[in-house]
Amino acid sequence: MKLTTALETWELKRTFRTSRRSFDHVETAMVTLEKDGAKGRGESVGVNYHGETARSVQGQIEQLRDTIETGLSREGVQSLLPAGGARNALDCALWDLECKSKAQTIWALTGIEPSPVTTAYTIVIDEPHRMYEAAGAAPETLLKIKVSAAGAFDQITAVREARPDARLIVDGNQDFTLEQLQALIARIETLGIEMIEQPLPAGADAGLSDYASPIPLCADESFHTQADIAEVAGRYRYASVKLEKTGGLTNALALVGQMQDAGLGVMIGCWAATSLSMAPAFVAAQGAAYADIDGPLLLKSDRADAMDYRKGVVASPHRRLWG
Ligand SMILES: CC(C)C[C@H](N)C(=O)N[C@@H](CCOc1cc(O)cc2c1C(=O)N[C@@H]2C)C(=O)O
Ligand SMILES: [Mg+2]
Repeated sequence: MKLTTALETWELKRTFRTSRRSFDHVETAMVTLEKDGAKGRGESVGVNYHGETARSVQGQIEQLRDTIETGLSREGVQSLLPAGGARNALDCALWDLECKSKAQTIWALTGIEPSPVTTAYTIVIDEPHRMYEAAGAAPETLLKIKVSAAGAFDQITAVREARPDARLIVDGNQDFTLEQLQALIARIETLGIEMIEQPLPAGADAGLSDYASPIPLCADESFHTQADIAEVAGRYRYASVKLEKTGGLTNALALVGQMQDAGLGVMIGCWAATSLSMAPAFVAAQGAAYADIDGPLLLKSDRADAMDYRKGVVASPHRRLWG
């Protein structure tokens, strides 16, 4: 098996701000695996809040070059690497390689029936009047509002005023205390917010187990793998599965099944990345309560054979892209 890795830089359409930082571009790590004339590709950006970057993902994979080139299976990669960005890139490349080698689609290999997916579209943190403009200009019907604890009410109100028709979810990216969250919810209860993602910091969200939030809550930074299901199910109604966190599609599919058994609703999320990252996420998103796979919509340009997004509805990926 031949391994190739590449770091790529993608400019964002506009500055992306969370409650903590801002970015004008993102880096991705691409992995290509070739065997007997067939090629499979996978992409990762890494779990940023665990210190992973596209560069560290590439470095982790390069360190395993000999082992990988000697021959790596999807079963093998689960024990070779821990859950994280490097395993995700390899696992997705191995799925793609298997599809290409067997001349079968990802749907045939997984036994999943593909349907178009409605994704959330992210309105990034900005002055409320700019968030009003961005929401008003967005053709999507499900909007995810990034908020800061200090500005959340004005940010949410601006988006709701611009889009009385839209379904709205909110992402706090760990910026709130429980008291701030309760005060916000009391003010926005009539604004038709469907869900609030990760209001409190991971590691400081135990208080949620005694709080019956009138707006459903979704874990993101508090939720990674199977080990988190029991604790998170006692604190949140939903949890965000990202393939970077699960270490690939193989474990994401297993995790989704286990979450459903535990009564934990599924959101499939993403980082800002190209369609090559979204294609396997699209597979995991089949049947999920929420999909948040708008990564490429934030980029100035995407890969060849990009995923097709129309008014927030994503079509099944082309086989030339992945799967
Ligand atoms: C920008 C994403 C495509 C929007 C997506 N809908 C989303 O909200 N994703 C995540 C992660 C947010 O993205 C972050 C956060 C951060 O602190 C740093 C970065 C990113 C990112 O995508 N690139 C940089 C590294 C979510 O919170 O749900
Ligand atoms: Mg989030």
